[in-house]
Amino acid sequence: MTVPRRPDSFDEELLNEDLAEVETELTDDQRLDRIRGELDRAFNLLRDVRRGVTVFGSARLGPGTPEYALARELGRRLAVDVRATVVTGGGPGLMEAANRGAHEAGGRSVGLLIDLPFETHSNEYLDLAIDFHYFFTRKVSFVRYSGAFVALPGGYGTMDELFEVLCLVQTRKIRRYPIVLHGSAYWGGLVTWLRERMMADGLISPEDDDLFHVTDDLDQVVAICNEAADARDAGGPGDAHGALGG
Ligand SMILES: C/C(=C\CNc1ncnc2c1ncn2[C@@H]1O[C@H](COP(=O)(O)O)[C@@H](O)[C@H]1O)CO
Repeated sequence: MTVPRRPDSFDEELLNEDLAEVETELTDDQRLDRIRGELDRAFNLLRDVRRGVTVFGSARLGPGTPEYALARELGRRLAVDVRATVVTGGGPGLMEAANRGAHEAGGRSVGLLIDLPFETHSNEYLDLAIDFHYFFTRKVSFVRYSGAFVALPGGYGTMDELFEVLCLVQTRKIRRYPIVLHGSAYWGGLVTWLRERMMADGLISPEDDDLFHVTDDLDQVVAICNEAADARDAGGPGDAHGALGG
């Protein structure tokens, strides 16, 4: 007979409690309380975020890479020229670079950290760091407190976040938030595939091609994020995060 082991993560406890090898720790009510608690804490801590711009990007491209230098400059420009709160996953690599650029420029720098089963560290350039156990509660928080998204080169994590936002906009679950893919050399192959395979096969519509911008021009990224932040300041859903919305 299998002796059940303790779940390795909150996710395994939630998603794999039906497996004989994984011990059932909680009832569904307790699981829902845990999820609610995570969202509750994030909502409270992020309540006063204004002009949020989320930057997604690789955990693996560290200092010394051109991408890191670019992401650091992006963070600086967002802080200075957009007066943005720069939000990232709070980890190493391009997340660190964007937070660093914002922090060094005197801007506000936020990290929504994810608890992973392997050793990882938050970067040292955060004014506010919030820990999440679940990717899904964390993704809700990225979207709720941002008016624009910038995706830098990255792997599965970046793709997950990018396509979450694209899908929300495509299905009109949320209004049109600008989504900028910075780095045409990196994103070009994916965009070609989206057009020549996904769109050609009819799996996305021609107008879905307009849901994101691809650019190498930081001035354009800044202009797009500024416009989005101004629009949100002028009465977008960001207004509801304080006393009005609760
Ligand atoms: C892999 C390593 C550390 C991972 N630490 C992370 N900390 C915070 N956020 C992360 C981490 N890893 C992935 N993310 C999220 O996904 C995106 C980056 O993932 P990618 O696969 O590297 O593209 C990023 O936007 C984060 O939100 C140590 O090497």
